Amino acid sequence: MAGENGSCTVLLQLSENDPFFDKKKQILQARGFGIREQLNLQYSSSCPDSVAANLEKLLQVARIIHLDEVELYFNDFDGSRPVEFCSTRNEVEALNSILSLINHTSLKDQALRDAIKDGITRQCGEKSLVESRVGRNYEGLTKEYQLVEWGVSNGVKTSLEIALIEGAGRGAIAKKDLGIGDIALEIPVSLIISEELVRQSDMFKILESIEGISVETMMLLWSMKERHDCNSKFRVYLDTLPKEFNTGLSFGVDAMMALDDTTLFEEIMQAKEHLRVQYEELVPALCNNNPDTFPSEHYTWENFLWACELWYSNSMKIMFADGKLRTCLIPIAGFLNHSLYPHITHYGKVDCATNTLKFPLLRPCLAGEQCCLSYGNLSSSHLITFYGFSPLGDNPYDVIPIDIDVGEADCSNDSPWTTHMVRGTWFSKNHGIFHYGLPTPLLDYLRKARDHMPTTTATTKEDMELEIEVLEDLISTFNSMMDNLGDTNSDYSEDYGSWDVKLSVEFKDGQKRIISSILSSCDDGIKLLQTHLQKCTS
Ligand SMILES: C[S@@+](CC[C@H](N)C(=O)[O-])C[C@H]1O[C@@H](n2cnc3c(N)ncnc32)[C@H](O)[C@@H]1O
Repeated sequence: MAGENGSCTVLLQLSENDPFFDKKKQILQARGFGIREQLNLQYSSSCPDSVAANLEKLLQVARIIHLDEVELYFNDFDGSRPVEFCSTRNEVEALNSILSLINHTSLKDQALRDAIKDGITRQCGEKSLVESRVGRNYEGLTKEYQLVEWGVSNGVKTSLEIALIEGAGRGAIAKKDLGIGDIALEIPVSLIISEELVRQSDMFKILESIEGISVETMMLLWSMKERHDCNSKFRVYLDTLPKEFNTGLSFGVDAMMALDDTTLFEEIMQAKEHLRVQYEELVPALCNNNPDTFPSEHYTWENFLWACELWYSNSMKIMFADGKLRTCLIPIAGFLNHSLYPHITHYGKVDCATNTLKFPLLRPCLAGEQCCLSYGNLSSSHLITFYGFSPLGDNPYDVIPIDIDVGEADCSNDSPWTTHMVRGTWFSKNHGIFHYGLPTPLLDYLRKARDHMPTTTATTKEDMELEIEVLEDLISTFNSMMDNLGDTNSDYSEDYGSWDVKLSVEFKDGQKRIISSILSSCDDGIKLLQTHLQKCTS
């Protein structure tokens, strides 16, 4: 909305559908903001102070609105202190949301826009280096080029080209410098593989009569047959799909043994068991009763697993013009790899005006740089199980869920957290007394179990002694977790050549690194408390 003297108002709003609505509302209110915050922006006329003031005001609210579960759990938002930088993801999302709001106003404040864009570029500048190890090789990508040509002749617009990326198979790199807001890729809805195709196929009549079958399972069964159909409309796309996917669901015995006593072992076992049961209950009977539509040679367990891996690792959830969310395969977009510092995160909604799916950039991507998506805020264990890789860099979503037994004690408190978790304490900014780099909801839960809630202002001798007990309990829990993970992975060193054992060993090393950071933080915390205790007593 435009105002006098080039000023304007923008509206920042916390959605009522936000899964953390109450928590975020509380954080906003503690800082004097409402869930609908209308902010008046003065035209800054390039005055740096005024630009910074406008931006800070907007960022305060936008950061809170864009917090995710892990950020809410691991950051302290106590008191009325302004919310500072929480994570690169949060900062880039917040800045982009502000830019998009301002772009919808008539505010002619280029200085403010430039400051936002600079902020985004600064956030991601050093992070891009993590990705810069990518090697490029343009040979042997004939099928991929044919797919892009087919796409372009059917309405795809792209500023990306397909290349081989070291350690990640194929990926997409920018053909030219792309800026914030540029559309890297645009795919017409007619090229998206969605449930419409199974509905139009002859197998639909049979499948819809099966009680409780989901459209996702129907799509999976459709893709198992379509893969072998020479006349498929999507032949050029199907020809680019790997023969093997190499996700956690295909881990061999050695890799599973290397994972013993990790959460990933459980995750893979459960996922595979679930799929096996689903296959046995559904597929053999389907083939026996309808051999023409479901030829048994296409519907083996191996082919079923291949289709599951295809859909888990390559599908995207898309909101169509009718407002329905559908799980889809998207030719060409399926070449985009995942990054912890993605260029693209908002790609899930069909643009009704063009009937296309657009992939706009949140941050710049220079010519020749790999352009990455976010597959979601996923832990390495999820990424290994369903995608078959562990991302480069420190993953803030690598959390270890913990189930701490505090006996009979009543730990119910006002905390919105019913489950607890830890992650590498190197992510924490607060290693001081009462924090120790550990998550406050977990510490509070353990304190509550001891009927102890210290305040940061009163640090009595009893407070300190109970804090030491809490940290000692954590040390005992994490020491046994560390012991269970074993000493060394040298047993597997000869097997490092195999992709799955390598992933297992890397995962286990990552878990040990997290646990060891927690143990050191607890040790440091105890030392800190003992020093304070000595001061108290003397
Ligand atoms: C949607 S596909 C992306 C294209 C894929 N690289 C290919 O060659 O077909 C997802 C798969 O790409 C690989 N991938 C994606 N992001 C990756 C990353 N950051 N590091 C390593 N592999 C990655 C994994 O194999 C994953 O299952």
